[in-house]
Amino acid sequence: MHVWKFGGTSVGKPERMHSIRNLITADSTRKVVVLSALSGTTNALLSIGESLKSNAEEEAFEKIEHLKAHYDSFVRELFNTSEGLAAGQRIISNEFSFLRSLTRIKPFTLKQEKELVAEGELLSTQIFAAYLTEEGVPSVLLPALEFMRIDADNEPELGVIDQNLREMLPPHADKQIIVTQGFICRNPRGEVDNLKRGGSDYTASLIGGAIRAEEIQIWTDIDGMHNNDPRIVKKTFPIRELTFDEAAELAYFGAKILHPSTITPAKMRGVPVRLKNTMAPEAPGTLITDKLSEGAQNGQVFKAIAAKDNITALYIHSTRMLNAYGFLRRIFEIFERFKTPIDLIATSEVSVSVTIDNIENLAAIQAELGQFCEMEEPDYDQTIICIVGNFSSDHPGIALKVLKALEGIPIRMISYGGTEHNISLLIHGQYKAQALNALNDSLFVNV
Ligand SMILES: Nc1ncnc2c1ncn2[C@@H]1O[C@H](COP(=O)(O)OP(=O)(O)OP(=O)(O)O)[C@@H](O)[C@H]1O
Ligand SMILES: N[C@@H](CC(=O)O)C(=O)O
Repeated sequence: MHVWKFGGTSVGKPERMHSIRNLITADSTRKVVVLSALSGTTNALLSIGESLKSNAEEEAFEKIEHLKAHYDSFVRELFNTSEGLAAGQRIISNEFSFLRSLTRIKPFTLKQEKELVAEGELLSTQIFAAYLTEEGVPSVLLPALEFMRIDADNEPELGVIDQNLREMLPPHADKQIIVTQGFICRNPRGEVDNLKRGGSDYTASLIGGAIRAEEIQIWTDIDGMHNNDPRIVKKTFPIRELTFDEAAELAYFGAKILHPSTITPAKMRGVPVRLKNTMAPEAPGTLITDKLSEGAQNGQVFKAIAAKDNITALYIHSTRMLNAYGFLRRIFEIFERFKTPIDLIATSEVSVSVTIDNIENLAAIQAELGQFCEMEEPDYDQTIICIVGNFSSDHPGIALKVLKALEGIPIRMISYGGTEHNISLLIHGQYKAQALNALNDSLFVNV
């Protein structure tokens, strides 16, 4: 069985839904089809939530009606029969009644916001399932809210998801296509929750891992993972093969094509992930597996570059660190207690610099560190540039090449040697585009 995920841009227009139907029925493999919300919908729903949080009820109503008009015309174009259209209109009527009912709940809390934002995937999947029924495709809609669970730390409950799918899939053995929602789940209180922005990719790999799929395919609007951010750099190209570790680094450090957690469940269960383009299905895309094929290991040193924004750098000093053991543990324990992951680390005998992207508990972390260290003012708005490749010790001059490309750009931190496939640097966010372009020119174009 395969798991295929289609993102917002791939379902965002009626003609795209037509193409997806053709794609998923073109071969005989049984598939779980995970859908995102139609492009723009999640943002529109969040904006309705903002109006409701600030008690601008009229404004929220207008936004709801504006969104409904979009769905009304979407189903008019999508369905071919009057029965199909009536089914589509019923779905819209139900879901938008629910949206209107949320405007009456005071105060509008995070719980309601999560119910509101879940409507995007509930709408797209119900409409698509109704369209498949109209087209006579043997299919069923499996509600993600009945099997996708997270724990109190917002981590997926893998055992529960496995067990739920083991029970829920067999009754549909006669169905070629199983449609489900990306992104949405339930939390330990049984409330509607989600896997964070872009989380539909993560849903697909959680399902793929749970059912030991033959392959997980992430269908989007580009022909695979590119060697650099195509929104910022002109001359980028698709990478045909990546290892799970390389792809995880790139996704974590900002390659928006993949949600940062997507690789973990696939890697755990050894399920290959293929990135494909809905607009050019014949393009090979990117295959992500445990090991590169012989042909792909062509001695290429630099493979790809990604960038992660909104990073904060903390500078921690103490002369008590000199020759002391257990000091770093004391520092890291504080970050652990405040559930704040550290990305980059640089150390000297008397200082440690770290970067974080979650500053929710920054004041408390600084206060605790301040009890036994001196803290410099943090640097905000920093960007991590991550370069992925084959940097084994028998390849000399790699760091030199990277640093030369970045000549003229102030570098705050460098991390090299943590693995054989990553160099990460910290720069101010204002230099991000310049750095990505300069690295692209030196490492890929003018080689
Ligand atoms: N290194 C990269 N390689 C390929 N695409 C990248 C890269 N970095 C950023 N992107 C951007 O990622 C976009 C695709 O991801 P995006 O999340 O928008 O997809 P989606 O199919 O709309 O999924 P969803 O609706 O689930 O978010 C591409 O259009 C591209 O601009
Ligand atoms: N609809 C959600 C999840 C996703 O598209 O993957 C978002 O826009 O973030």
